[in-house]
Amino acid sequence: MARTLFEKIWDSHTIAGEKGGPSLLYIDRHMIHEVTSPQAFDGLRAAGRRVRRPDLTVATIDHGVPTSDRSAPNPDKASAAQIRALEENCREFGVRLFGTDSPDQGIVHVIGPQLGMTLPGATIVCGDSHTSTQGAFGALAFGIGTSDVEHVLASQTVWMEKPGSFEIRFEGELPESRAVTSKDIILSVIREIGTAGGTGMIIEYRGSGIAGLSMEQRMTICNMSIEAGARAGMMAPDERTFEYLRGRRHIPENYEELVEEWRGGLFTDPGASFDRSYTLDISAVAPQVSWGTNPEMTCDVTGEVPTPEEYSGGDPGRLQGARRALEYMDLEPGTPMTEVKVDRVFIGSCTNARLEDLIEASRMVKGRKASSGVRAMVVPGSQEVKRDAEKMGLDRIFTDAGFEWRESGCSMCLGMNPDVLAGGERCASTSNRNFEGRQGAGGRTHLVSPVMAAAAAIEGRFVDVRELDAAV
Ligand SMILES: CC(C)[C@H](C(=O)O)[C@@H](O)C(=O)O
Ligand code: SF4
Repeated sequence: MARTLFEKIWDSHTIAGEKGGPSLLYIDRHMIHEVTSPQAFDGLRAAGRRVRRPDLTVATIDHGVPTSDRSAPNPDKASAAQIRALEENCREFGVRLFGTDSPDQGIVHVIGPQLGMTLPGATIVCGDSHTSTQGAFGALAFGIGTSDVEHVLASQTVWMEKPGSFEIRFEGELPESRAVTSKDIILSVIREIGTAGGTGMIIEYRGSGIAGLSMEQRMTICNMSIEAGARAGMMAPDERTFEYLRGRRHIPENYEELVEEWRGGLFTDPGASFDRSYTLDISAVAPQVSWGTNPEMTCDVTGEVPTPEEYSGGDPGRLQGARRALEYMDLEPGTPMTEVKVDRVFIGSCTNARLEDLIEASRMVKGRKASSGVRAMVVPGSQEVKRDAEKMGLDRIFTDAGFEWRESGCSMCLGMNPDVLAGGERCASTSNRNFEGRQGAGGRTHLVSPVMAAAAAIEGRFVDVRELDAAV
């Protein structure tokens, strides 16, 4: 019978379970970080268990790590305690840790692919929702809760209800100018299907539009599948995927044999069916800016802040949500997005802090200056991204323009470390969530692509980068 990519991986990893009930899945790779692992290790310790497969488990420190001077004590006591616990747990249980001072430290979803630990056809879990990022490689990669982290540590398996399947087709190509990015594609998708559009499903992105997207762009899309409510997002691997991983440090020795296998079967069979389908012409997508407090509350940069009535489509819950969002964001309906001024700019996070993202942002910044009154920071997704960017001189481009160039980590994607917005500050951010208080209590987040964030830093307000792009 014709099967989807997801079903093939699901079937090949199912160890037990009855039809209609949850399945016990074998896990090929378990990634852990400091926030969701301490209790899991405590549970293991209390039960007198060991980590079953330390060789398939890898840890890093990302959420709570300061991105400035790391030799100084971490000013955030709770984060400092979590980091210490992870260090001790990794020592005690024999788990490899890319710690604060490691040359391989970085955001967990950035380092997996970079080190070649993310493989097509694999099951990959982490106690973190954005594990879906790694679905860009044709892996079934999803976030799990802390009790499941303990279960995976102890058994290398996890129980899971079989999710539904959702195909999102991209047709056409992005404009050659590079002013529109995969961030704009995924924000457009979420704007259309809603933050609950993918609830309980695995999204497979397909269609002719995928081939032209770089691995970095694909990761941005899979990363934000979670913001559409999905359990995971994935894409069938192609030659670009295999080339990206070739030569990376942790790929298996028989990599080329595996590539042959993947080429032969790791895709959705013709005629396989999905529970839901949605198609987007990506050539028609404009640069996006979120105006509200969830990623669905987004419009074209050429658009205006909507009225709550327009946004609600007659739904009372949405009406109330939009009213509250506009109040929190301090925005008046009818305001052109290009008149919205920003105080801060954050280029970072597992959505958009890989090398290509920083290259794209630097093209906009080169030879220009950040607007006075805007504090802009660039936070590479990993130490490797940072080193590679520095080799290319990107750090100088940013610092010459008045941007801060920092150490890698989650940083201002969420307020769990010293990088936070002050109450009332407005930020153009390349991250994935714009919830109330996400970047600091009272902070106002607008989600954008790296090139849009860079342009906002320079102009002090949102701009249609398609107009500036000719000058780049
Ligand atoms: C801290 C962690 C559990 C959380 C997640 O699961 O996504 C975080 O990474 C986030 O982005 O909000
Ligand atoms: S960068 Fe943001 S979204 Fe990604 S793992 Fe860290 S906190 Fe979560």
